[in-house]
Amino acid sequence: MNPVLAELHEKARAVLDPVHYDFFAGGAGDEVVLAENEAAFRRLALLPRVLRGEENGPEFPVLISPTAFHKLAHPDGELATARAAGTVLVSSMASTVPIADVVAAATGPVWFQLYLQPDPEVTEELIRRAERAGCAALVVTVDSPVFGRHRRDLAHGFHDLPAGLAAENMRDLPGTPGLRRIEMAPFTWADIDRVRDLTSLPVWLKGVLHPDDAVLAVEHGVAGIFVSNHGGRQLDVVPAALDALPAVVDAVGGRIPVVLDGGVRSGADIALALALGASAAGIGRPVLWGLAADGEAGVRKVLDALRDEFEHVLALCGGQLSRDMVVVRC
Ligand SMILES: Cc1cc2nc3c(=O)[nH]c(=O)nc-3n(C[C@H](O)[C@H](O)[C@H](O)COP(=O)(O)O)c2cc1C
Ligand SMILES: O=C(O)C(=O)c1ccccc1
Repeated sequence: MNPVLAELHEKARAVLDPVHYDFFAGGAGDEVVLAENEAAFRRLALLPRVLRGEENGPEFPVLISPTAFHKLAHPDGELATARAAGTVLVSSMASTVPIADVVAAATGPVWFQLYLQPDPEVTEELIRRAERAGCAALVVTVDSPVFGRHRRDLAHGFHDLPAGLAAENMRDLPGTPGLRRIEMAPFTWADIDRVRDLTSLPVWLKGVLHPDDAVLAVEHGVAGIFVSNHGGRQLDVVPAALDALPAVVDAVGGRIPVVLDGGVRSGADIALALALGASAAGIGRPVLWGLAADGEAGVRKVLDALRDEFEHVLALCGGQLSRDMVVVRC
């Protein structure tokens, strides 16, 4: 793990209310997948190429994955995250700052993460809010037909945002859904087609693990996919996100970009994801630790540390990353 990220994690643990720390840190079930996401990177090694001079590698291939409720981490909430981002920020539908204010504060493109809602009018209005705010893409999260069971939250009785905080994007919607929790429901590919018809924004899917679903995503005109197991917060019997990546990359065959999220904690982790075919890596919890530890400056520290370390690893690898460079440790 990058030492800056490790230090910010320790500081976040020390300053956060333990109930909120557990909401951020926890996973589903026995937290097998939560641990596996990080362990999967340790099982792989990179064979660097030599004597390639100074090659131009990819731009900093990192984006901020959507996480809910940033005001539980810091009073500035998503405003601080947005100011520090400097790269794509995928802003959670469950943000504690309205999407228009997130975009206004952002130092890079903002994409809007969406959970399709049982009432199609609510879904449509959320898409309009994202469009009006100036979001550059929609990211529909498809791994959550129902909530994951987070034992830490159940043990604490943590179900809703505390009084005084709200999921601000949910204000004044048709049928007035609650402001302190988000509805989840099962949907189909026809619903994805409807979203595509409703908006000219690129529509990404987040939470694809099966290669056949990746092919369906391409066939349904999806702009890109996140290979993700929701940071181990949904089904606790799936592979590590990194282990699911190669088959999805093969199925997609370069037709759309594939982002990997889950367990990325260092520049070497980013390099491994790219070598296995990801176009970028998404970062979830480390951003929350930076935010809790030190607000905007803490989020900036996380991204700067990852950028610096990735560039160093890339230089040591000969400037390029490909699958032939990945081997399994003995
Ligand atoms: C506290 C927390 C809240 C999250 N909220 C959302 C969310 O609102 N929407 C979503 O699509 N994913 C959400 N996720 C999943 C992340 O987008 C991402 O898939 C995961 O955190 C990546 O793993 P990492 O934390 O190991 O980097 C959340 C994850 C955490 C830890
Ligand atoms: O906790 C989560 O993983 C998550 O996705 C979420 C979504 C909406 C509200 C709170 C959390």
